[in-house]
Order: sequence, then structure tokens, then C-alpha cells
Amino acid sequence: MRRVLTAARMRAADQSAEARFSMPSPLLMENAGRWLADAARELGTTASRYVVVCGPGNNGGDGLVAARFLHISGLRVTVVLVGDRAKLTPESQRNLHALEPYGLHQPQPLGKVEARAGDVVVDALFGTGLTRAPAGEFSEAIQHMLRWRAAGAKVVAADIPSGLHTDTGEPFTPCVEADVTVTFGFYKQGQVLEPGATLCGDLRCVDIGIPPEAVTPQEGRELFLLEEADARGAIAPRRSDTHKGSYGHVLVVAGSHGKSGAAAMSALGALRGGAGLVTVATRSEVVEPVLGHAPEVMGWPLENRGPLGMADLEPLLEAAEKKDVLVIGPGIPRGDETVKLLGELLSRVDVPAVLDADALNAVATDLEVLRRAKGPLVLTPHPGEMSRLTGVPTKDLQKARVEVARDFARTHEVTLVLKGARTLIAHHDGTVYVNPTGNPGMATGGMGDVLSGLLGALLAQGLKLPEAAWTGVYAHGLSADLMVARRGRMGLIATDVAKGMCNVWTRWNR
Ligand SMILES: NC(=O)C1=CN([C@@H]2O[C@H](COP(=O)(O)OP(=O)(O)OC[C@H]3O[C@@H](n4cnc5c(N)ncnc54)[C@H](O)[C@@H]3O)[C@@H](O)[C@H]2O)[C@H](O)CC1
Ligand SMILES: [K+]
Repeated sequence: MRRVLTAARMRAADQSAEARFSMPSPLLMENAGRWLADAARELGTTASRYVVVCGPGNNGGDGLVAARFLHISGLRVTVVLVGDRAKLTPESQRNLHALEPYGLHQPQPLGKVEARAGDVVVDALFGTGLTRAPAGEFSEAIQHMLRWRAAGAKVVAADIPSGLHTDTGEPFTPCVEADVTVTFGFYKQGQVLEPGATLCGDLRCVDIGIPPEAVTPQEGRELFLLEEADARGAIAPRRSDTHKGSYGHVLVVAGSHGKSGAAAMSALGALRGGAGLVTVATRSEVVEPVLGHAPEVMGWPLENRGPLGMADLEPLLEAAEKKDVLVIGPGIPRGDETVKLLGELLSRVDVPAVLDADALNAVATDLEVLRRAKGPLVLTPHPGEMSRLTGVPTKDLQKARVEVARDFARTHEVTLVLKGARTLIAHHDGTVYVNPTGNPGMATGGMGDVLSGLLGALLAQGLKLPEAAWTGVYAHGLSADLMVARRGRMGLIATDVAKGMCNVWTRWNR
């Protein structure tokens, strides 16, 4: 996994690289510009015109270095300088001067430049130094780059698309939309969260000589971008001398009249997630419909009727005996007593528990239930459920997903999976992990039910938190990505993703 920084921490790392690791800024810029030129070359051909749009700061400097490398490799380069030339940073001044022998030191005025289909535009207008909405000629420059891209030119952004806020990922208007973003040293927060992630296009983090040691750790406030190796590595290969008991027993408390499918999808998620055994505790009339979807599942009939309440406590305590993990919530019949039942159950059963769907809505009425739980908890809210858990309006919490998820996880000592595009996994130590897998094909009912069972299966197989949570979220989204690689995003359904887990395990040789 890769550490994700804010602009301020990036600047500090930059300074530390110079002060402690003998990597002066001009050398960092030379390395950055080299990588930028390589990425631009990949997007174009020898027939392309390479239009390098440079701003007044060091982001512009990266562009000037890239222009030099592109010219030296025999390509047709046009340099555009936006802003007051006299205000160029020293490093950028030096690199503008270095273009003199090539006749590129007299940049073209923006209005006289065009880029067409087949051309490549290098966006070196603003990087991490953007502090306010681009205006005037800066805004015009971004609008030119947007128009050129619409005409078919490819855009590679230096460090971050110009107009995108480094920390929040919120785009100012206008904001560059890149085909490729080459970011230097470390990922930035605004690049790994939506809408920034989409605006970056293919995001590549390149090493320009800043060692990891240049970053001052911030215990309890770190943000990491998950990578496939992390999730794959969390799951041990299966030994031959094992049996179904070796892979845990998941108890799914889910389903109700008309919602047997939710219980079945959670159970399928657990089965496809590798659990050895899965039992579904549900109202008696729901048992058969669930088993109809998944004959591999065992049913535990809850004889009472109506919403889950204290009358179900003893039967559930009995059902929970010899189980390795509880998954509670998908499609449950929720009533006034459900939160009391959950409080009693979780305070007496000492195994990990995944709380999803209506279990979350029940807990939202008494968060004390979370503190009383004996085993570790994983909560898997979508934004609407998170709003009910926190009281923060959905549109507000979506603008501060990292902070809201981190605060809740830490306050309530849980692992929180805040679902959505770029799902976040926040652990109670304050660390937050960003999941890059998944796609809009997953915007359909049941995906969360499958995920809840999948997380239960990984916990039942012995993965600990937060690893079990981010591994499951990564694998769940990867299953959907592998599915839509061969077909459209539309029409993807939750049971496809459950079945598709076998593609992930095949890819990971598990
Ligand atoms: N991090 C590294 O290791 C390296 C980073 N490099 C590049 O440097 C930029 C950051 O450079 P900086 O000079 O701090 O700022 P920018 O170039 O991003 O911004 C330009 C400059 O513009 C001013 N400004 C900010 N907002 C506006 C606005 N809306 N309108 C007009 N002017 C604005 C502000 O004063 C900025 O200083 C980083 O992204 C990398 O690309 C190094 O080159 C390599 C090592
Ligand atoms: K840029």
C-alpha cells in the first residue's frame, strides 16, 4: 500500500529530501520532468505536436524540463507560459533559460497555440501549490486544455490536474481532465478520492528521489491507497491437509419475509469468500427460500414472528455457539427491540461481528451498543446509513469522508467501511485505507449483502482487523472489475460478484 499525503506534508517531504537526503529541488524537478516527458511520449507519436502549458511555480518548472527532454528526443514542442514571467520560481527560471539553446525560450502566447487530435498537451500549470480558483489567463489556459482534449488531443498532467484541490479532491471550475497524471513521490489525498480520482485519469506515482524516510509519520492520521499485492498477500494459500472446519463457520443473522434474497446473498458472499461452513439464522418461513438459493447453507429457524427482539436472544445465543463470526443485518425484520437484542447478543458473544444494513439503522438509535460489544466490530454503512449513524447530512459527510469515517471509527473503537466510489476502511487506530477497485456497475441492490458475507468469511478464516476489512473490500471490487472487463457495466448483479470471487481467487492463486 502507498502512503497518501496532503500538500503540506508533500512540501515538508520535499524540504526534507533537500535538507537530509542531498536531493536538491532542481534535481527533483529534473527527475519529475523526465518522467513527465516519458508519459507524454507514450501518449503521442513522432507526428504529434507536444504543447507544454507551464504555470508560474515549480509545477511549471516540471513542464519546462519535460519540454527540453521532448525536444531533445526530436519531437515537435511548443511551450506556453501562463502568468508573469518575472514571477517564475528560481528553478523554473533556470529551466526556462535552459531552453534557450533550442530556441524554445520564447514561449508562445496561449491564443496563438492550437492542439488537435493526435497531439499531446502537458498540463504543468498548477500542482500542489494551487490555493484558490484559477482566474483570468489561468482559467483561460485550463479552458484551452479542456477544448483541446475535446478535440481529441491527449492530456498528461504534471503531479495533479490543474484546478484540482490537492487535499479535498474538489475541482475548482474549470479543472483539467487528464488522460494520465504523473504524480511525484507520493499520492496526494485529492487524487485518490472522487471526483479527483476520475479527473486524474490513469494515475501513476513515480519516484523522483524522495525517500520514504523524508515523510514524517503521523500516527493516527495516516491515509493509504490499497494495492492488489496487499489484499492478495493477506490471504494464505490453502494447505492440503485442511478441511471445512479449517476455514471457519459464519453465522448470518439476516432475512425476513420478502427479503430472503438479502440473507441468501450474504450467505453466498460468505461461501464464495471461502468460509468452511455458513449457517443462516432467520425467521422459520424464510429458511427454505434461503436454502433454495444456496443449498450449501444450513438454516437455523427463529421460531418467533415479527421484528427481531429480545424473544430471539436465547435462540440466537444458541445459534452463535461454536461460530467464528457473526454477520448481522441484511434484510432483518427491524423493530423497536432490535437494538436491545443486538446490545445483549454482542455483549455476550465473543467473536468478530459484521454489522450491515438494518443492524446499522438499529444501532444508530443507541451507539452504546458498540462499546458493549465483546468482539471486534466491522460496520459497513453506505452514505445514507452513515448519515443515520453520525447525524451528519449525507451531502456534508460525502465532502469529508476521510475525516467522518476516521472520527467515527476512533470514537466507537470499531472498523468502519464507508462504502461508495472509493470505499474507505477506517480503523480505530485512526488509519484510513482507500480502496481503488470497483465500478459503477456495482450500483445495484445486494452488493452490500454480498460484501457483508465476504468480510465474515475472511474473519472466519482468521484474518484480523483492519486487514480482513480492506482485503474483502478490495477483492469484492476486483471481482466486479474483472466481470465488467469482459462485458458492460450495466446488468452486473450482486450474485455475479459473489460468483466472480472465483476469478479473484484464481488470479491470486488461492
Ligand atoms: N513535491 C516534490 O517533491 C516536487 C514538486 N515539484 C513540483 O512543484 C509543484 C509545487 O510547486 P509550487 O511552486 O509550490 O506551486 P505550483 O506550481 O503548484 O503553483 C504555482 C504557483 O501559483 C500560485 N497560485 C496558486 N493558486 C493560484 C491561482 N489560482 N491563480 C494564480 N496563481 C496561483 C502560487 O503562488 C503557486 O506558487 C508540485 O506540484 C510539483 O509539480 C518539483 O518540481 C519536483 C519535486
Ligand atoms: K498540473
